[in-house]
Amino acid sequence: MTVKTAEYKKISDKKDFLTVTDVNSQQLYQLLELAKEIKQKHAEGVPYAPLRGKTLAMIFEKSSTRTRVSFEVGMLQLGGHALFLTDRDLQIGRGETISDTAKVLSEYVNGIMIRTFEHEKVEELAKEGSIPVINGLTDSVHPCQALADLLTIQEVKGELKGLKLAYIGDGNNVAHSLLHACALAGMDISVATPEGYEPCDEIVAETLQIAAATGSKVEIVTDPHLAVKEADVVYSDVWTSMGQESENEKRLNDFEGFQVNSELVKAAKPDYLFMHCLPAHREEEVSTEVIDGPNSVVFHQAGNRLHAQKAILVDLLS
Ligand SMILES: NCCC[C@H](N)C(=O)O
Ligand SMILES: NC(=O)OP(=O)(O)O
Repeated sequence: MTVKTAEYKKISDKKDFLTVTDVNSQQLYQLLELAKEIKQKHAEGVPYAPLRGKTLAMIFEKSSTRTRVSFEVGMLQLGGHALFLTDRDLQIGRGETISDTAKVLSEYVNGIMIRTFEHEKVEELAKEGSIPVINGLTDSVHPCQALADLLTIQEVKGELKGLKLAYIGDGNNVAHSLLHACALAGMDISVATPEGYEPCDEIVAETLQIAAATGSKVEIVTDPHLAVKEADVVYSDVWTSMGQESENEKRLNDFEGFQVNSELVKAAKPDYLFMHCLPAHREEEVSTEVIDGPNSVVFHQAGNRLHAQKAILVDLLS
């Protein structure tokens, strides 16, 4: 399944990458191969600049360290250029419509990466503009993260199919994209959340449909010990996502017992990987001992945002 960058053939048949399900299983594995190939080229210092002269507009309506820096550096390494824009800089912040913004940006740049609140906004931007739109996180999903996560698991474990990922915490954007990604990759996924914080029904239904074809087992439970049992990967994310800050105190109470710590991971396989999309709150969703311990791959995972996204950029913009 090697994708030779020299004789590049587009992988995705969509204009945009708004959710992991914008690609099918085969395309997902091809994107991972492409990411590895581009990563290897970069490590060896082989010049590779398929996006020379291309510009990516990056719109951020929420904070970011990894997404902002990895997309900007990724564009630069691929020979292109990125513009960092916030709603304070753009007229969107003063009421210009998404539709008009999409049409105007389509006149200037070759692609848009956006991080915002409502997923519908990203869909509208993609529908109204003529250029590719990449989702850098919405309240609903975080597809670039999940692609980088699969790349990391594949690099460390050598395979994806048949492995079990346990996600412990909030049934949020990261959980949603992991559900999609694991099902497409043929991995088993068990999500443990407190009652009332389950992943959304629509995403679970989509996941089950994909899983029926790929053979993944999908489990949504309220017992973290059950989810972690025999897991190859234990994953956590913050309990309070961006935009939910007013719920922080209630969430701290509601998520008691959902911390990934040395006691919980005893049920996982001895060579389990600990993953977290970061930023992390040590001693809340994860103990310091686990996130800074020998099974943690969180910085390798963060690094792979760059390589996974370069594959998406090459596929959609070149
Ligand atoms: N950096 C990724 C943050 C993910 C988190 N669920 C949030 O939406 O804030
Ligand atoms: N994981 C992630 O998306 O990080 P940032 O919020 O820093 O971009």
